[in-house]
Amino acid sequence: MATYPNGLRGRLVRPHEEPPPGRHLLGRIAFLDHHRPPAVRDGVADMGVHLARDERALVTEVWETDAPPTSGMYQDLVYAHDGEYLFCAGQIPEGGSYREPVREAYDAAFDLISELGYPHVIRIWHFINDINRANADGMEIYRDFCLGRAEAVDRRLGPAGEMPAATGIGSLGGGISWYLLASRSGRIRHLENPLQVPAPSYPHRYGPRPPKFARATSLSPPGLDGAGDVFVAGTASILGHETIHEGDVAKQCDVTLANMAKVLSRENLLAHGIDDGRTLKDLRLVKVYLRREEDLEAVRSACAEAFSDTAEIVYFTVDICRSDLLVEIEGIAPRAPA
Ligand SMILES: C=C(O[C@@H]1C=C(C(=O)O)C=C[C@H]1O)C(=O)O
Repeated sequence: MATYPNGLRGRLVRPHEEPPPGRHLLGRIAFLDHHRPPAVRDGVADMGVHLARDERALVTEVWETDAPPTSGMYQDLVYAHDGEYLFCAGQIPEGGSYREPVREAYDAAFDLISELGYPHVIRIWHFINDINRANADGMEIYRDFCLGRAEAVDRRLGPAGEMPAATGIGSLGGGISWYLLASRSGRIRHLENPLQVPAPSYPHRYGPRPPKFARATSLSPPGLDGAGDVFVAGTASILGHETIHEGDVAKQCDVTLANMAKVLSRENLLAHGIDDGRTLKDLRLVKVYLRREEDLEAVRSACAEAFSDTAEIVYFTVDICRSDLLVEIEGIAPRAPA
């Protein structure tokens, strides 16, 4: 039995793979060639995200913990919690405008988090169909989404409210699918990247309200001064607030990897008061998103060189939040086992 419940771990598995003995499934996200609404399935909080173009790309992300979870539905959200961690997932149906439904979905999640008592949000993922297309009012869907999210966050946390590492990426259908992880007692610290303007401070040219997320979030057990598990947000070829190397996927990849390395670096962790440091070789559960299928080999070879041989890496061909971005990467650098 683990003494501190830092037994949260994400893994990529084949569909229907069971957790190892003594471990329990807190949540399951299946990346499919269609979407599947959030529900409790076979006792597990489950959702399917339309991210795979064909059967070869099917993969399932599971979140396992040490304690048996309780699962259920709250409004349209499916959730499960084990006393230390909460997993929650929802889908917003396709529609002409997302501002209001995103606000409502975030409201429901904030309510659930406070009712169940998991105040520290660790990580959020959003998969947004037609992310670069215009909504019914002519606003880009990503901007429309950011507007609803910013309003919900302002209302709950105030304008300076801090949000965790996130991903806001395209999908192939199903409106907006999203999920989050939160903790009860773990220590959460949100990290920025000195090479990038914090996303909540992006200028107005990127939309009426900025994206609210941190570049990374660290989760440590109480009493541990080090970084714990570091969840790195979806990262792209952005320096300052500007996209760099438009049209050149190899160079975009380099800048993306350099951004991730910078966030994880000892220098950056120390600047955030954390006596620790990580490198790209520590990253696990790496998800790579590329806009154009034809860039796969170039991106794959850059990633093979940058990441550890033992890292799980998956590739999805989807649109990215800015139409000039060709690649985006995220990952998790877990703390060394005690
Ligand atoms: C790539 C960027 O943003 C993307 C959008 C996010 C969001 O809106 O939640 C989070 C990370 C990335 O997936 C960026 O702005 O650097």
